[in-house]
Amino acid sequence: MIENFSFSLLATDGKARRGEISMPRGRIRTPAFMPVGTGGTVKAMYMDQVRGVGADIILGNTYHLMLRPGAERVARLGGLHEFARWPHPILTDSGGFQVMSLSKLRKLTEHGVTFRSHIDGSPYEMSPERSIEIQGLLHSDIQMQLDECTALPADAKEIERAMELSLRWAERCKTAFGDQPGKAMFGIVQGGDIAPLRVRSAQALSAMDLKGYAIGGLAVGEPQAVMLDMLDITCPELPTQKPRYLMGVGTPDDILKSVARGIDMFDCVMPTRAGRHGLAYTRRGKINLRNARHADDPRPLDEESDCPAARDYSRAYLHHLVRSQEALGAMLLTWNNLSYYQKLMQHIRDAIEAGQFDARAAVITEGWARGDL
Ligand SMILES: Nc1nc(=O)c2cc3nc(NCCN4CCCCC4)[nH]c3cc2[nH]1
Repeated sequence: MIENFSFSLLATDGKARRGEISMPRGRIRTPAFMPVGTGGTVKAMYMDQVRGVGADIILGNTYHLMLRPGAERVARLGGLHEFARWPHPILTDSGGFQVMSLSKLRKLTEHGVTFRSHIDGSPYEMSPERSIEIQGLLHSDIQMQLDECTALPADAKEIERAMELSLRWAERCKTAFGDQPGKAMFGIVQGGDIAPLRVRSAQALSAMDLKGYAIGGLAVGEPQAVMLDMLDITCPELPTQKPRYLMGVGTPDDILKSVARGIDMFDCVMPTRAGRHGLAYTRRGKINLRNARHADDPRPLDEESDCPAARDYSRAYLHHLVRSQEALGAMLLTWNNLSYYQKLMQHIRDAIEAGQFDARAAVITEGWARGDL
């Protein structure tokens, strides 16, 4: 029985890291991709399938779950793992990002943020303390600090104000979280696209000796090059022996390039959302199954895959399901996409262990360039 939260670095290849997080509910192989389970479900998937494609951990959202079905209700029903029948680790986002991107009439002060639900307009308040309380009620294993993510582009003063507020909120979240050996609370580095602010945020959070560090305020519309530059600036300021989580990222190409800069954990709605919109991720790049060119194509998405959704169904059938808006279309494409993302992560982990990350990353990228054969 694993009592505490621990992170071990098993191998490195340049700045790329192969590690493992051990927690009471299980181990997380890094670099890791976390399927997004916003409302306590990974949309269009059974949790057994999510496990079956190789996910070690999923992401839940404080904002969505506090609005519906309510954090106290989930706690009364045994916590999110019991509620959603996912017994493995869960990381929850703290709600700040979702409040600012989804809710209405929000007002942000030093104390926290007040807002109205995007579902029914009812009023809520979220402070650093309440966010940690909600994540505790959900029985979350890895809890994120409440922060303020600045949308880019923004002026330097605004980015600095939000970064400094987030540091004060990190202290309050650390105090509220207290000492929970089998769980972790991660700080979130802010600072927009301004290098000195990123350094200041990372150094101040490192001094708080937290169990892990997220890099936030990115994947908010900035070019990939800007995001990658911020990783080059931020990662060296974070402790080597702690996990680094890049929030909301990303495409397969984003993930390869971010692993190469020292990132250990990822989450993104891309594979699940794309699946519901008829898009399939494959070793040969993305395929839009809505396109009429697939109407008579008897080939599966990838005959070499061990995922039934990729191996056993013709593109013609998938095209038919997508065009007919059949639920099975979203189910099969989501299954395929999550399987592809987890296989990508396994290739990445193997490549780092073999000391061949750069060479194998290049082969993967060439595969996408080769296009859909
Ligand atoms: N607490 C918190 N802080 C952040 O700075 C943050 C920054 C983030 N940046 C993203 N980007 C999501 C990009 N996503 C790409 C696929 C389509 C939908 C949007 N998600 C984020 C979540 C975040 N959560």
